[in-house]
Amino acid sequence: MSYERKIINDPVFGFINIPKGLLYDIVRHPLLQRLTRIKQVGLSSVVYPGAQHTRFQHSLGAFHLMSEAIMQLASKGNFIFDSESEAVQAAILLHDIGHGPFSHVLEDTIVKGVSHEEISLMLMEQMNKDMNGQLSLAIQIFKDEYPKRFLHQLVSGQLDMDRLDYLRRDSFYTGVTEGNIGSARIIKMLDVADDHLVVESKGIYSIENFLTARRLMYWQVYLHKTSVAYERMLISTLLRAKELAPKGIELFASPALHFFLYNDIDHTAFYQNPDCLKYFIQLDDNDIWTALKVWSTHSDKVLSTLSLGMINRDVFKVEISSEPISEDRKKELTLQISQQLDISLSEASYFVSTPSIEKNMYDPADDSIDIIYKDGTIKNIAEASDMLNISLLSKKVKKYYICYQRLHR
Ligand SMILES: Nc1nc2c(ncn2[C@H]2C[C@H](O)[C@@H](COP(=O)(O)OP(=O)(O)OP(=O)(O)O)O2)c(=O)[nH]1
Repeated sequence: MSYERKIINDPVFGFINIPKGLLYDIVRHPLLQRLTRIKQVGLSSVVYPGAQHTRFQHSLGAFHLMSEAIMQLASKGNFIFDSESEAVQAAILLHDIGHGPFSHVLEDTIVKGVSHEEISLMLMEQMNKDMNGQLSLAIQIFKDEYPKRFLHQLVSGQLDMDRLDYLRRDSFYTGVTEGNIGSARIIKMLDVADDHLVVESKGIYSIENFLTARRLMYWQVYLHKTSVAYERMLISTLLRAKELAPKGIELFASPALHFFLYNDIDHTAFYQNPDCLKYFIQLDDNDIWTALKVWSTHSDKVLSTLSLGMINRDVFKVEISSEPISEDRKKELTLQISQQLDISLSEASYFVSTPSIEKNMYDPADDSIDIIYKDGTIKNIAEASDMLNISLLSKKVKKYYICYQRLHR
């Protein structure tokens, strides 16, 4: 690997070194630069105005942690070839290139049923062709097809460099300090046994802290009720635009957004029609915000009211319940909104949304976090931890939301 490097100053980790050559070529690549125009936590800035950081910053941070992790593992006698080290660093730099603007929102509206992981992989394969196969090993690791499985776990697992970076970074930019984690200590405690990642037993408390911090960040930041309501408004807006488009109603849109509004793209179409990927990589947060600004004066009342609400942060009101929201409550609200806005019941339904969100913070059945003791015994964190009630963290928590247009008395 080259010793010449670029140094980038990052507010979370300080100076990040990027070796010139393949890794720096990836950082400069238009597909990575596109991530400078996509916010990491979508619409969370509606609650935490500082959360303006991008997927690009996150990718660099995760890359930095990956470099530290590789150094630590090598210093403990785990043999890692330079080619493997470069490939796993390339894989983490590229892991998020498939994100669209407001990723989860888009997955529910204009690019239905295609996950960002699938798109990341499609794009990596496309880049690999352009780069004469230099990414083949990175792709093998990303797909979990490489025998040293710990390399894949560092990119995508319960304790991957993705999570270690985003928890620290999102906590820094939101100001939610309880979400911070000791990433440096966790990395120092990492080791490998039978090609799998393990954590030295001294690191148990840092892992407990990591799991509780993640739980806190999910409920207090990512799934904060106001940010869920704002997301639902955006979903309703895009769905309304998609309903108007095939009726021939003119909608302002960038060429990329226009393609997704005027064509119904499902999973099969995404894989079969090369235009989908071509237009997808032209999309970023700006396409959506610009459309919303213009739509806020559209003659369609539903589209303009929702768009104006998005632009002016006039967020849906929201209530949370541990029980499903009754159909009667939904009908009653829809009726009131239809009367107040003087629109039909079907139009008013865009102003009422009842999502439910289910999340568990640790799934031992998935890819466990394994603790290794001095005598070589390995235990899953769920068994190893004496303090933390992991069974509670593994339990799925489900919350029901009702989000609706505020009614003026
Ligand atoms: N505002 C908002 N942000 C979210 C939501 N879900 C995830 N995020 C943010 C929090 C993190 O910065 C990042 C983590 O999710 P990603 O989709 O990037 O990755 P992934 O699904 O691999 O994360 P995971 O492995 O489940 O922890 O995205 C959401 O529903 N709303």
